Amino acid sequence: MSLQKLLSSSSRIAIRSQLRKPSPLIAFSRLQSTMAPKLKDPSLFKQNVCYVNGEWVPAKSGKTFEVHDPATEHLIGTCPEFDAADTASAISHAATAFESFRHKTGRERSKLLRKWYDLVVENADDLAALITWENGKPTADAKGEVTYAANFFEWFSEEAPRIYGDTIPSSIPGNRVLTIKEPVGVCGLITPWNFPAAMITRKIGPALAVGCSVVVKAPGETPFTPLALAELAHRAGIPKGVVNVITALQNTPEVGQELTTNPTVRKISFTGSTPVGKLLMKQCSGTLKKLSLELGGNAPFIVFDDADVDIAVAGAIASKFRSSGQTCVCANRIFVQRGIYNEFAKKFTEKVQQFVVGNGFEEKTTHGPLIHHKAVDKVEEHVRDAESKGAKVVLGGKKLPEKGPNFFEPTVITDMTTDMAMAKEETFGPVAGLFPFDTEEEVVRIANSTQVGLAGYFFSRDLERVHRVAEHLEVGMVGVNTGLISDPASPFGGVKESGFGREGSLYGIGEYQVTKMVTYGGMGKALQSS
Ligand SMILES: NC(=O)c1ccc[n+]([C@@H]2O[C@H](COP(=O)([O-])OP(=O)(O)OC[C@H]3O[C@@H](n4cnc5c(N)ncnc54)[C@H](O)[C@@H]3O)[C@@H](O)[C@H]2O)c1
Ligand SMILES: O=CCCC(=O)O
Repeated sequence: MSLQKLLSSSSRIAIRSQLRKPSPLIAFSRLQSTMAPKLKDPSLFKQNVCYVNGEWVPAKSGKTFEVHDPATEHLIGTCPEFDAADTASAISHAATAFESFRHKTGRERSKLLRKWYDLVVENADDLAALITWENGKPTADAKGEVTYAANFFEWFSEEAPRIYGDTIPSSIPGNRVLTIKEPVGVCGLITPWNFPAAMITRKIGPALAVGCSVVVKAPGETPFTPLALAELAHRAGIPKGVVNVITALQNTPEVGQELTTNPTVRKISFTGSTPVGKLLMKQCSGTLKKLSLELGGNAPFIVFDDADVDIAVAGAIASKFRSSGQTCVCANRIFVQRGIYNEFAKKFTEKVQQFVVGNGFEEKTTHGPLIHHKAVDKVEEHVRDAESKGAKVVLGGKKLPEKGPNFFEPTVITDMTTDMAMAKEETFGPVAGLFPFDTEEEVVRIANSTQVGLAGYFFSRDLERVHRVAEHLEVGMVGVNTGLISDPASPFGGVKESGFGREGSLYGIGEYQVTKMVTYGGMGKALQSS
């Protein structure tokens, strides 16, 4: 069957996602303009095809799934519903490509990544438009994400030529020991929808820098940005089969099963929720793959009496409401010491009142919709739970159906207590709960009383306290007097059930390497006199 025919038949059997199934409010939203962005380069918008072995291919079954704009629930387009066999084929092409790509020099790989970086920067407006369209975040945030995403390519293009082994003094006379850092092999990369570009480039950058090939399973909610990145990889001249981007929605578990059990895949790097991370780890055990897991958090954000309250308020706003609260490092529990609690709550609420909620394409919008109605329902449940246990909703607290089906008011709640759902799990939405506390010992104990440990933040001007608290927080990343910690130069990752492995920075490189030790015997003899 010709590709053309396959594509048209595939659209007929499109599978609608349960999660993104339009809510009853769709009737309302259809009255709105579609707000489909006009791309400068429309060929970046790839429908019904995935990128495998340097070619654009549909699912062999011809099945597709629909992707909807979270702001309006209008249809954006359709994508291939890859299955296990399609995935196995992508893995096999990645394995073939690996055999030659691994032998390129670091400098050659660096130039390829740099070229890809340049193309991402050149096409930043279109990539940002795709992000806003399928994820909902405002244009300014989407542009910020594109810069962040591109910077991982830049950072790792600079690391690629500087991959060194060690020379090690042996304990055995006459032996000489060295190590070679080798690429681990074919990598399966699985990422979520909240950063459709950056979560992927943060993994592909180091993988390619060291000489691995990859099969990326793009998130079903936001596949078009990853597919546009694949088109730019093609234009950058990344050799065929080195980068493969595949899509699935209903078939996600079977694609995940194939990636985690196929013996050719030597590494899985996953960003997403803790329950899915645990499942993938179990599935990987059969073939003992190298693993990086970047999982959920429940970030404490602590403001001590000795902090600069205005700086702490600005930090809390930036941390809590980034991407409408849908960031793994978002402040989830805001603890404020009793002496400044009222002042902080007042100033914080005043700032939140200034937010403009709306479609991400509208210029004035500061905060967009949530990703889907399940996310909105969870946020509402957390607010109602807090209210029912005695907390006070001082701002917001309700869905915003007049804006669209997936909007929720930016919300501030005071008098939070640790028995509330928001204290125990990620809300992943625009709701800030303020917990009062009395002592440093008490707040650090409560902050640590969770099974996850991704990011933690605190504000204080006492140098001794700064060191003490940073050392006692059980998290992988600490922000002191700042609410924004993400940077390609910094190691990103968690402890406890937030996972393991580090992304970005020099440490990100090691996640995609294996260390080979070589011992030379019979060395170290005296110089020959003849
Ligand atoms: N630590 C980090 O760096 C980080 C970054 C972003 C998001 N997150 C976390 O991600 C979560 C939000 O994303 P989500 O709700 O989409 O998470 P999720 O775990 O449901 O999904 C993440 C990705 O995994 C895929 N997936 C789901 N089930 C799978 C399976 N059985 N096999 C293979 N792939 C599967 C999804 O399609 C998606 O692409 C939050 O918990 C957030 O904290 C963590
Ligand atoms: O959502 C988690 C990742 C966001 C970030 O890298 O700052």
